[in-house]
Amino acid sequence: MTALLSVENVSKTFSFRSGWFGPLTTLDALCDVTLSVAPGETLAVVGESGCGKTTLGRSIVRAQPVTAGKVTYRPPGHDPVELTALDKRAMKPWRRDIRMIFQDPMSSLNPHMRVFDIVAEPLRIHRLARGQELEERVAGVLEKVGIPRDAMGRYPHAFSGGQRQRIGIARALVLDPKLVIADEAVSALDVSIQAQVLNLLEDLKDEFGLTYIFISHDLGVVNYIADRVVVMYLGHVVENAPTEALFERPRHPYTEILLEALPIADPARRMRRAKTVRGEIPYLGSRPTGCPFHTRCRFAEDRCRTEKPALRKVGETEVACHFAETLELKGAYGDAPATRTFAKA
Ligand SMILES: Nc1ncnc2c1ncn2[C@@H]1O[C@H](COP(=O)(O)OP(=O)(O)OP(=O)(O)O)[C@@H](O)[C@H]1O
Repeated sequence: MTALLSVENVSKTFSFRSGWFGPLTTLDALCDVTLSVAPGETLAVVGESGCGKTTLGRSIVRAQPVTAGKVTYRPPGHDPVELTALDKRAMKPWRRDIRMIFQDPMSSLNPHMRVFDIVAEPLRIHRLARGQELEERVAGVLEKVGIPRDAMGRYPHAFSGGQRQRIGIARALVLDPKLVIADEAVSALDVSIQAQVLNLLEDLKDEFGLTYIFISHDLGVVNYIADRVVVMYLGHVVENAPTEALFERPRHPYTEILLEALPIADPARRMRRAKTVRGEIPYLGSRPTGCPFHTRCRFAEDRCRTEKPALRKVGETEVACHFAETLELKGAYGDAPATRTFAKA
């Protein structure tokens, strides 16, 4: 199927000085990232803190320019648009189609604005509605996310964390987008509230015909919501697989480590698992040569220290590891189910 959005060989380097006269430091947050999302798909992007997930999301919505590569959006019934080639003005209409939801609704919602104005703002910016029509559209989308019409006059502090996230979702959906990028959208919420918001996102996906890119460090959440998972490490995509394949038969040693970090009850198994995890994430400014993961990999050989593996197809999976065909890695369901489940409300 033709992708709704593709990211091809995207790199992003940040340059900054520590202090006025400090040396110029560069940091490669994204290195040659390639992925795509099909219409109606939920693609999860996972990896530890600092691996470049948010930078990827911000690069897609052009909140910042990329250093290299391109992002192409294929709107239904329209020629493909290379977003990375557009200036701010040319990008504006496509910002309606591609919306972001953020982790912390308290800092992403203006505390001095009423909920009505928060949700109405994108419609006003794009001059899409006013007067009675504006009011109806805002009330309608708020009702869809479970916020009653009579609460529209209140300020964000009057709502709970879960309700504030619902308001953030309403603000994203009010423009009738095609693609929603949810950046750690449920990470700040209690587990029971997470389940409610995840179920809401699932329902809204069907109702609005949405496609999601779901950025998360929580594989339990990802297993619940995603059709496919991209695993990132130090700004690189190391694995891209259908969710079930990833959890049952990981192909990259780093994915195995992530799966091992899923909560398990038995302390003896927990100790056994901990032994297979080596080392800390290197600082991005001192990126290892060869395979980015070799400093922590229990299978690393000389080749891995010098030669960077390309992303290639092994079974249903795309994986960047020289030895992907031969590794026998443990899935999350090895000797006991290790994933969380979220009951339907
Ligand atoms: N504006 C910036 N200037 C300099 N460095 C930045 C900037 N934005 C991000 N970085 C760095 O780029 C790297 C990737 O950051 P990013 O926020 O994309 O990671 P992440 O995977 O989303 O992590 P987290 O889950 O903690 O948000 C980090 O080392 C971060 O410090």
